[in-house]
Amino acid sequence: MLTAEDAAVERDGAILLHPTSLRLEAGACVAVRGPNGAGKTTLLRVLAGRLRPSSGSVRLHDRRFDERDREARRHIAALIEPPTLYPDLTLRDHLALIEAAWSGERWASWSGMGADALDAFGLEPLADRFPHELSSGQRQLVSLAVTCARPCSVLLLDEPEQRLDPDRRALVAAVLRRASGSGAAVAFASHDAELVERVADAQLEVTQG
Ligand SMILES: Nc1ncnc2c1ncn2[C@@H]1O[C@H](COP(=O)(O)OP(=O)(O)OP(=O)(O)O)[C@@H](O)[C@H]1O
Repeated sequence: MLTAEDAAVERDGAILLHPTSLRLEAGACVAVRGPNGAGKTTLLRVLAGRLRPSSGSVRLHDRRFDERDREARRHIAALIEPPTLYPDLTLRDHLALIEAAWSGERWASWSGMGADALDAFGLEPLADRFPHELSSGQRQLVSLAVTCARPCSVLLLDEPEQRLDPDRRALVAAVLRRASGSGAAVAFASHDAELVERVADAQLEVTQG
């Protein structure tokens, strides 16, 4: 479904990502591993179409794409940087906004969680709060919820475990299993060996060369 072939990124003579290949199929759950600075985030940006590789290629359904490509955006949900949240909308409002934006889409492998995302990430008791009324871990859960609420065929997450306690990490594991079990192709970068062990069916080691 989503493939990278020797995708590499170079900027001003520095190598951000060495040539990396990946074949991400529907229902797969791949953990992207590697030390700090290895290029995991860069790889996710390339896979999401947010960064053009300097060499090699990335294809979705055998077609080159970038983030301006509406068709690709319909398929790929990615949490790489924290999403924009609206200061005067509650968490429930944010979920309603996502649902309105993507409603009626029937093409995705995974229909997404819709408003259930709040419950799945343990946010239901906070549903009427504004974003500025949250702790940093709760904010991370909101970022995950708005990403997993929408339908998608490919789910890309950069260190979904960041700022989360063990119980919340278990919620993340459950959602990742649900997404891949429902047919989404999932790739996530992680430094959490336990999360990787729980959900990944394959690992890709990104190296600094
Ligand atoms: N905008 C940039 N300009 C130049 N170099 C960059 C830029 N962004 C990242 N880099 C470099 O690219 C390399 C890969 O960074 P990247 O964020 O992809 O690593 P990572 O594997 O996700 O690291 P971490 O585990 O610390 O999150 C690093 O050496 C980093 O310093």
